[in-house]
Amino acid sequence: MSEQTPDSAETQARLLSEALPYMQAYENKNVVVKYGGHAMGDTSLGQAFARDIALLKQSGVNPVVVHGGGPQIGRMLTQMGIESRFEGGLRVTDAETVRIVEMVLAGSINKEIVAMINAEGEWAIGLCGKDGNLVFAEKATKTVIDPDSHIERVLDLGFVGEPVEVDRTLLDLLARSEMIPVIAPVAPGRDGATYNINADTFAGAIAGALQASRLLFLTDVPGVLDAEKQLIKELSVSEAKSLIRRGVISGGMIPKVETCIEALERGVEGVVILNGKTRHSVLLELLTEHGAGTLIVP
Ligand SMILES: Nc1ncnc2c1ncn2[C@@H]1O[C@H](COP(=O)(O)OP(=O)(O)O)[C@@H](O)[C@H]1O
Ligand SMILES: CC(=O)N[C@@H](CCC(=O)OP(=O)(O)O)C(=O)O
Repeated sequence: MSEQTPDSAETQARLLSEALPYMQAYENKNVVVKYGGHAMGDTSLGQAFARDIALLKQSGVNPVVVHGGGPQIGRMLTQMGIESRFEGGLRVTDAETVRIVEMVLAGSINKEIVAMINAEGEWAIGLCGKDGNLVFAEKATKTVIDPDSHIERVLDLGFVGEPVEVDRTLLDLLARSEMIPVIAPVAPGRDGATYNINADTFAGAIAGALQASRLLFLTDVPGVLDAEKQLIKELSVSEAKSLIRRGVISGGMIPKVETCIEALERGVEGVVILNGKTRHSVLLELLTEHGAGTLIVP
């Protein structure tokens, strides 16, 4: 399927008929979809994503969307004359930045996704960790090893948080009421502060709390690539750790794969990294024989 071509009625009908046997396997199961900022393309691609989520719901699956928006936050900060700075893949977030992060994630992007899903005839509800006491965070404690001196350094990332408590009550209520939660990775601390949380980490915590059947990470590459840049269809935890050690997995893919490993340890049944820029990648992954990206297995 081309990235640009809108769906014809035949395409939709074919997808549906091929998908039916797989839909039954996920009936009433929680499927968490992390929609990364790099996976968000043009309006047509966004609509195709929203259609997939709506179709899952209509098929009896409980989709939960956790979204990012790193590039969009970066653009807003640039417009406001604030420079983005990352340490270990995490945005250094001061008091002013966290207000902008919340505005872009929980305000702008969250409502765009909600509106697109609702335009497909569903009831999506936009949330962040603050709503319904869904998630509480603590200030993130990250350390890095200085490459020159090899001395461990504690990073102060400001208002960057790690999810420490997830209360699934509201999510269960929404699932029973046929509503689709769309969640921004911003959460309060017990200290009263607002924290900016990496969206992959946030999605892993939500999927763990829900004991999700599947956790899908939609990004801008086909999945985890090997040293020859070929897609790895299935990757074990020990192979993944070896690829990180060897530097084949690097940059933003490291926290993603580490979150996948943690999610499996927390009882999530299956974790997949796939290309959100391929139209209908969510349906292709869940509802076709061969899937679409890299399946991480224990
Ligand atoms: N082995 C690898 N396979 C695939 N992507 C990799 C690998 N190592 C590093 N990457 C990089 O990781 C990026 C995905 O991470 P990131 O940019 O954080 O995604 P997102 O914004 O979707 O969360 C890819 O675009 C790619 O540049
Ligand atoms: C602490 C931290 O880095 N938070 C991220 C939250 C958004 C995010 O993770 O979005 P993507 O999934 O699109 O990368 C940020 O400020 O960019």
